[in-house]
Amino acid sequence: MKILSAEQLSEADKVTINKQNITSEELMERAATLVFNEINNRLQGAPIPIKIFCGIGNNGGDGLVVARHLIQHGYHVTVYVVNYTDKRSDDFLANYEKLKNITNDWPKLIKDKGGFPEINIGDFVIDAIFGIGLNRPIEGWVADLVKMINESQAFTLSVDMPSGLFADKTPGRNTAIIEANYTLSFQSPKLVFFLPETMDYVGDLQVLDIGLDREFIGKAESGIYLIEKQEAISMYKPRTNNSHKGDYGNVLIAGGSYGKIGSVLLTATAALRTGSGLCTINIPKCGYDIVQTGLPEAMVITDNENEALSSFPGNFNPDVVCFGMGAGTSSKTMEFFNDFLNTFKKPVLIDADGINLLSKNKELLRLIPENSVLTPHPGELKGLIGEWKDDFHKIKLVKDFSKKYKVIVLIKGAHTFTVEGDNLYINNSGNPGMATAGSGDVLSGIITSLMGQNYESVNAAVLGVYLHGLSGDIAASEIGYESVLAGDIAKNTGKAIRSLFNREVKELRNN
Ligand SMILES: NC(=O)C1=CN([C@@H]2O[C@H](COP(=O)(O)OP(=O)(O)OC[C@H]3O[C@@H](n4cnc5c(N)ncnc54)[C@H](OP(=O)(O)O)[C@@H]3O)[C@@H](O)[C@H]2O)[C@@H](O)CC1
Ligand SMILES: [K+]
Repeated sequence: MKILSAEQLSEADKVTINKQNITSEELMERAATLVFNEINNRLQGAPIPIKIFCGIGNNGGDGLVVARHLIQHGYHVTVYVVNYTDKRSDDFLANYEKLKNITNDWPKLIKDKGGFPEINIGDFVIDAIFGIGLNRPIEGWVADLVKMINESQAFTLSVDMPSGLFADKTPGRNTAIIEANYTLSFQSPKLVFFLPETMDYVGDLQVLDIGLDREFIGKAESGIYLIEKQEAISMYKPRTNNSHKGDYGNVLIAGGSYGKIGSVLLTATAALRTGSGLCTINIPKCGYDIVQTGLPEAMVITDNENEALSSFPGNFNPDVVCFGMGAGTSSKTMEFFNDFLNTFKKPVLIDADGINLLSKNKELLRLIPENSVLTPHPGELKGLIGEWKDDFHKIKLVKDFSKKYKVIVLIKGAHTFTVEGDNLYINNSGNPGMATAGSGDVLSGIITSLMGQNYESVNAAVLGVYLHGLSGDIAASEIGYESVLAGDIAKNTGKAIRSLFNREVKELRNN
């Protein structure tokens, strides 16, 4: 799904009104009625106190429409107009009149702290104070009201966006922002919903298709995409019956050092579980027995050194090489890396200590083959691009880096971003159980495997991150967040792929 900016959404609003020959009030009615439907489906007529806080712009107008429908359906509703100015929007005013016509219980105007109502933990709060029109931080008594709503701990549902969040930039420190439990957002999720600094304000997210003009959305240049099941399916390449292991890639996984051989095993397991035809592991001698015992399906090339890699096996020509996990950053391994980058010219995947070695010797960056994938965790990323001021600055630095070296870079997090030049792919699978040792090693194996199976590097990264998250979701649903081991994520990649097509084991047997 494409993620649009606030500016694009406002433009889409205008185009839609024009092309569908409707009024903006009708579009508001359509959008807010969908919000009402969602609430009604969940509350099923429950007689709980509903307190709706409406701003005076169109977000507030949405709140008034929702209020009207809830009242007409017999809910216990109190409407508050957060009257921070008298510059009310036309559609707000139209809906204000409509609301007055159906109830004697007119909206209560809040003009200062004296007008704050009591909010109890059992109330259901609807936040329709600000949406995409917010253009400066919330201040004064409105900020106090936002804090009071947050402190009440009442279940809070935000319309379009939690009030106080900007769609396309970082809020300042300590600004007032609604901490929503649930956000019903119109047409397109907003970029800030997925960033580490702002995602917690959103709660559970649902995007409502309010029927904005498809052609406009299709053509809008956003460069930001949310990756979900549909996108994963469109990237997946099915196997053909008439194929053999040579068709699915020969991958080389190089890494490991004394005490960290397990990392390579995890990566190689993930690569094979994601479908690699052949997998060779390049490790220092000390890992030989461990790897051959742990993963008999893989072949092994040992280094001359016992405890760390020191020279790249140049007489071997795999389809793709993945380097770095558990490798350490000794001078011997730096020699290996140098040797490797001077020898191997197809796209590679560089992870963990491979990234650390790049940070130690930035001259090597120029040697990385075009379309390679770099998978740093946040600490490793800092080594590559330096400190960032906020999430948007981080994205800019990574885009610049990606363009300069023509590589694909991951920004790992609860929503991992894959950055290719100016394009951002935001992953929407995965769960907190995946914050566990070795999880990144598994991800590298999955992506490397897809690269070896002839996926374009960017697709390998985007689909790989998605499948990694989905495998983690399957593992967590079976054994719980706390118990997920990296190996469980690797083990479930097959189920993850199968689940894209909703296939159960039985169905597969019949195919
Ligand atoms: N896109 C679509 O297709 C559809 C969009 N719809 C809805 O419209 C919403 C956007 O509505 P909107 O543009 O009226 O903006 P909104 O967020 O209500 O507030 C703007 C007002 O706040 C003011 N203001 C700003 N910052 C402030 C501050 N810190 N402190 C105080 N004031 C501040 C600003 O005035 P200013 O003072 O800057 O002149 C302005 O008066 C959108 O989120 C969605 O809910 C749907 O109805 C239908 C389809
Ligand atoms: K809102």
